[in-house]
Amino acid sequence: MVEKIYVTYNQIHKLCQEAAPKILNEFKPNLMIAIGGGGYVPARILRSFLKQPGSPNIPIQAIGLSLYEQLSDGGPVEAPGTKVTRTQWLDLSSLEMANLIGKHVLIVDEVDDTRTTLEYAVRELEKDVETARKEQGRSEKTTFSIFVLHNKDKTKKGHLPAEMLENDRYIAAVTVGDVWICYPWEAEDIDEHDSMAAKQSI
Ligand SMILES: O=P(O)(O)OC[C@H]1O[C@H](OP(=O)(O)OP(=O)(O)O)[C@H](O)[C@@H]1O
Ligand SMILES: Nc1nc2[nH]cnc2c(=O)[nH]1
Repeated sequence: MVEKIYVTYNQIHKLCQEAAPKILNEFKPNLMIAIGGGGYVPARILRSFLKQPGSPNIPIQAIGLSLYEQLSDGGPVEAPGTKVTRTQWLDLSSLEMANLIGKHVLIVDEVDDTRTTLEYAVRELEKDVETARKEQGRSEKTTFSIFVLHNKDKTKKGHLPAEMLENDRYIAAVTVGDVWICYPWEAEDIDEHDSMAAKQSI
């Protein structure tokens, strides 16, 4: 059976707090893109810790991505394919996309498991920003960085740009094994969830 790890709101708050100085110093984000639904709460917590006196809050944009396992149709046994579906995206025709040009964009999600979702998000955002940049005849470079609460140390199906990893533009607050992480926002009984978390030694 897959081991479960229970994570509390309190722990998540502190993981965001601890990561904030490095994010501020190294990424200097102008805006965040939260991958819904799991990226919303960490992005919101992080926003408070990224706030600089005298500067406005860093805006949070949202995209919705869902991972669907494609079931095999009875042929030779294959590892199930995975397909990411957009449930929400930035409005390509509006200022939303133009706003990203030349910015330091921090992509936020709660967990990097097979990396399929993050690969999709980075690839598609880079592509759309490049299209907008060309359309507007602009030359500024947009940089993407990633923050996740948990990275699973496992063979990844998805891949991130080598340049992003080489330049340390990926931060995972915690690296875990191939376990199942139970997040508080998924809990039906938050008191029971918290007591499960308290019983764990990590
Ligand atoms: O690294 P991966 O294997 O791609 O998995 C990680 C993704 O899976 C979960 O999303 P899910 O599709 O379950 O949607 P949710 O965030 O709305 O729960 C999670 O929020 C990540 O976005
Ligand atoms: N809640 C939850 N969602 C996931 N999506 C991919 N991996 C995980 C995980 O460990 N926990």
